[in-house]
Amino acid sequence: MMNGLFAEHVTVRYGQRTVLDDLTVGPFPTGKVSALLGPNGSGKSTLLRALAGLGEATGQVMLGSDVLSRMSLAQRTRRCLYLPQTLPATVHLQVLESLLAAQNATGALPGITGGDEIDAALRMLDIFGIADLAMRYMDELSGGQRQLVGLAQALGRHPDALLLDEPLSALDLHHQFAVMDVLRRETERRNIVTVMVLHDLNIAVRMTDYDVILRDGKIIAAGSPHDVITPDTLRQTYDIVARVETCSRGLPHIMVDGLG
Ligand SMILES: Nc1ncnc2c1ncn2[C@@H]1O[C@H](COP(=O)(O)OP(=O)(O)OP(=O)(O)O)[C@@H](O)[C@H]1O
Repeated sequence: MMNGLFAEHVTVRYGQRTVLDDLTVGPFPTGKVSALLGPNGSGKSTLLRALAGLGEATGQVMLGSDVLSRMSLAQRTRRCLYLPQTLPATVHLQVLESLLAAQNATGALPGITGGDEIDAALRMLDIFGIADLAMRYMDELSGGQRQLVGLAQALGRHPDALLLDEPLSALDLHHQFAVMDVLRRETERRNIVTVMVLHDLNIAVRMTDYDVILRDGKIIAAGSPHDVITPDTLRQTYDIVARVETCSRGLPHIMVDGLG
């Protein structure tokens, strides 16, 4: 049915400044995890927000054959869930309640009723390894714990596309890998589109399937990590001299030799 998320002729201006100029990107494939890469200020968050329908953007965004950019924001948000870089100010709500509130905001989910909602929320916390936080208060959690709860809330709303802005930024090494594992597994199992803004190129090269590198609002490369993350594109985008080596287990690894 669906063959990915893509955007055509997207233009975003902040005042007089054009940050994205007639950009066409995608499709970000279904069942796969994609990454938006690029230096600070290159337009990653702006593009992610434009895909989500937030802010003033012109152009067309499609999810399969559905034109998201013609839907109301409420309809669109239901299909396409955006998780911002900084989570909203925390409220004095227990973690489990916050998940239930997020689920309710989405409306009834197919096959989930009454007590099942609580089971579903607990299962989601369990998936992210934070079942023990269920009764804790949101405003008493650490930054990383809040980020994990945010991800559990997002997945718990069963969107068709998940748009995540730096979802690993507050997480320790263990949780970065654990979250990538969960996102890969759930994205494939549900056959949804997941697009995330990432800074860690080693995570991108190892654990994403489709990457887009931006610089100054332009696409430098798009495709599989193997094709996109190369010494040449890294020099062009980040002004660094870097190699893509293969580690003793045969996995790709980026070595930075210095500034370009
Ligand atoms: N609300 C805003 N008003 C004006 N300019 C903005 C606004 N948000 C972003 N910009 C500008 O747009 C450009 C792209 O910003 P964006 O946040 O999309 O970059 P990014 O690639 O996500 O950066 P980072 O990696 O630092 O988060 C930057 O030059 C930034 O200064």
